[in-house]
Amino acid sequence: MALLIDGIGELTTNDDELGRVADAAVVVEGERIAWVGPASRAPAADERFDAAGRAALPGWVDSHVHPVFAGDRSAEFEARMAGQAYAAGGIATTVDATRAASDAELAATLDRLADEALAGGTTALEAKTGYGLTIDDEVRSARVARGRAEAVTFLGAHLVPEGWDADAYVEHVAGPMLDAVAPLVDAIDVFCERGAFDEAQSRRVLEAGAAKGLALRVHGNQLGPGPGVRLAVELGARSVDHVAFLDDEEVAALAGSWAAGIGTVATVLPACDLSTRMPLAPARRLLDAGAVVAIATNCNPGTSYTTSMAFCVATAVLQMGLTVEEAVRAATLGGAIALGRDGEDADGRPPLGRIRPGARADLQLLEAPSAAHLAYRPGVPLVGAVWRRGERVR
Ligand SMILES: N=CN[C@@H](CCC(=O)O)C(=O)O
Ligand SMILES: [Zn+2]
Repeated sequence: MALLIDGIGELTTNDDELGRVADAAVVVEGERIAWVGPASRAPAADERFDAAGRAALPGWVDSHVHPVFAGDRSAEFEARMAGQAYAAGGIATTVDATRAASDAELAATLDRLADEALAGGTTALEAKTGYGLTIDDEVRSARVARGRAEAVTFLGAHLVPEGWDADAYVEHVAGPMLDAVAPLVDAIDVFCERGAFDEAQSRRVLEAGAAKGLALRVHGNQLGPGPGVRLAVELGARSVDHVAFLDDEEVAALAGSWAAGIGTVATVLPACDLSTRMPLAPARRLLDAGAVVAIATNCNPGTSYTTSMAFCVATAVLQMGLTVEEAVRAATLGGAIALGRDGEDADGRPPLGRIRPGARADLQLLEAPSAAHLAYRPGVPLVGAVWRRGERVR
């Protein structure tokens, strides 16, 4: 069964050869894109959807999400907006609530957030553990995440839980906790920051994860300068996320990491920067230097309680100095690269983040003639239709 979507006024493909196509059409067969080009040359199909001049682009790939949690931290947010600084310790509030919640409650929250994200055009979502911080609670967080997320990341090293010595906890995370969680996850992450884990502790956790064959991610340089970016590049992490405080050498190291092929994506989290009243990450500087940038929501109850990639894209354009095309690319293909899903993977899963033959048929149609409206009309819900794996889901 082939579906022809034609009458697309402006199609963003993220494909270097196809580029942006005006008056475009896309043919979808099963879960993949079968054909892309000018509508006038589109092949026949079994079904037809008329986009009526609207803009289409790949579904958002949200590569940094903490959706497995319980509880609410709106009081902490309100206090912050009244002048209190954000501190890593707030994570403990969510850890208590998460441990007390049932698996069904955690799954219901994840479903609610993933549905909300999908309605906003997000067709692939990463999910981190990290609010359990015991072997049992991290294992069940990973199980819940697997039910819904595209990729699952183990974040046992999110915070040293109460009652633990920091180094002893690091050994626990890198040892028995990792042994239990590794079969359920794709990647390992660490919060490398003052108040969380230092360089040596972060290195220990990441090297243990790498030895299990997991991809590496780092929360780095969020609240101030620190070793996170350097460590991520040195260890060949897929991404280092937050990157708000960067010196020129760190920017150059991120850009240089791509010289040998696969490098470390700099993932910026604009909604988090705003929600914590921190400086916006220097996405413009990163792109100018030649780094690969992703934009993600960092949806979590502490620092960034939004699933809206459109909000993040609008902020990246209006306040971080990206062009619309750069921001859209970072929020789609950038996320796919950060997840290691920009090409066909070892399990034969189709690539994400591009609209071209062979890619997974994840598309969003805007109630607007061009993607520029994402920033031109900030805050307006523009998503008119969404296809995921070739299926209309909105
Ligand atoms: N920075 C560390 N972890 C989360 C915050 C989690 C929380 O405050 O609950 C983040 O990415 O911002
Ligand atoms: Zn995070």
